[in-house]
Amino acid sequence: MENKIVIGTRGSQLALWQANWVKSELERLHTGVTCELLVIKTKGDKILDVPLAKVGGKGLFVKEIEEALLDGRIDMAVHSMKDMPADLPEGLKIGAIPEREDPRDALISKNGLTFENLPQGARVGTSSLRRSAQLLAKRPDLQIETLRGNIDTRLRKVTEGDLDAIILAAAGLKRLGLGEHITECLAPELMLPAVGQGALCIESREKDDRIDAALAPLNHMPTRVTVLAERAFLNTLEGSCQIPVGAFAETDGQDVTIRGLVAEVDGSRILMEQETAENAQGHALGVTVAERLKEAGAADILTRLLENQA
Ligand SMILES: NCc1[nH]cc(CCC(=O)O)c1CC(=O)O
Repeated sequence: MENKIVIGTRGSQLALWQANWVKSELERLHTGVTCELLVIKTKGDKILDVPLAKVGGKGLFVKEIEEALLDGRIDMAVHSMKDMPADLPEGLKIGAIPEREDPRDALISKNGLTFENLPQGARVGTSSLRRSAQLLAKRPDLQIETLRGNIDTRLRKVTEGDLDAIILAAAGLKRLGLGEHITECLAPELMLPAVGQGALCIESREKDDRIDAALAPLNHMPTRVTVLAERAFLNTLEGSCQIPVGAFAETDGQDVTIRGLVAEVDGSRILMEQETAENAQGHALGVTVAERLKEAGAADILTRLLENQA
């Protein structure tokens, strides 16, 4: 009875897979612990027909779950790190960051065509400003189409629908056993991933020794270092608006290297900076690269985007 842990999650296929993975890890690591999932509907699950950029972007998938955590209905929440806003509410923290799945974006195309071989004017589905800006920077001829809904719906747009290709995070497909649909994983040089892509965020209450102890063995230090550097980068750049921004950090165990990107929505300009520092300086590194990008012109791009969204 004392050893029951209630895990809050969204109800999507991927969210349930992730929460069930955390449940089985916790039960495997701690004898006597049993976990129960509580499915919580978020605003992002209710608005499925509008591009996320138009409905307020970040935080859409987490707010209702954080409320449940704050009022004690759940003991922890499992999120995709990518969906986490820069700031957490008072009283909550990132309790654990498990090992990252493949951070790359994946191209799923008709007839197995790679990015290089997509025909002139091909129709590519994505609702992400980050993805479309980077696609258009390399291939201004592509026609970008909005794409929302769950993974199956999205895949059908290629297998049965009229899109030539779509872009999805490789991690989600691999976790759900749908990796065979991937035509090509895009290298970070071509498509810099979203901050935190492929990683999970297990959110918990600030002061909760029981949950801290349960979560401790789930932490993966290299993932924590790199993801926190990426989030420091995001935190330094972001107002509340949706912007074409990406960051990807890697560590060799000693040093961490981060690449950060801000782009013009139409892909006409891609600003990119890269820097390395000791792992312990990961947070400062993320901040530095973001500031350098701002000086290099990202500040202008951000200001203009904010004005257009107001
Ligand atoms: N934006 C939604 C979202 N949030 C997390 C993932 C799955 C991959 C991950 O864990 O980063 C996805 C789907 C996608 O981008 O294809």
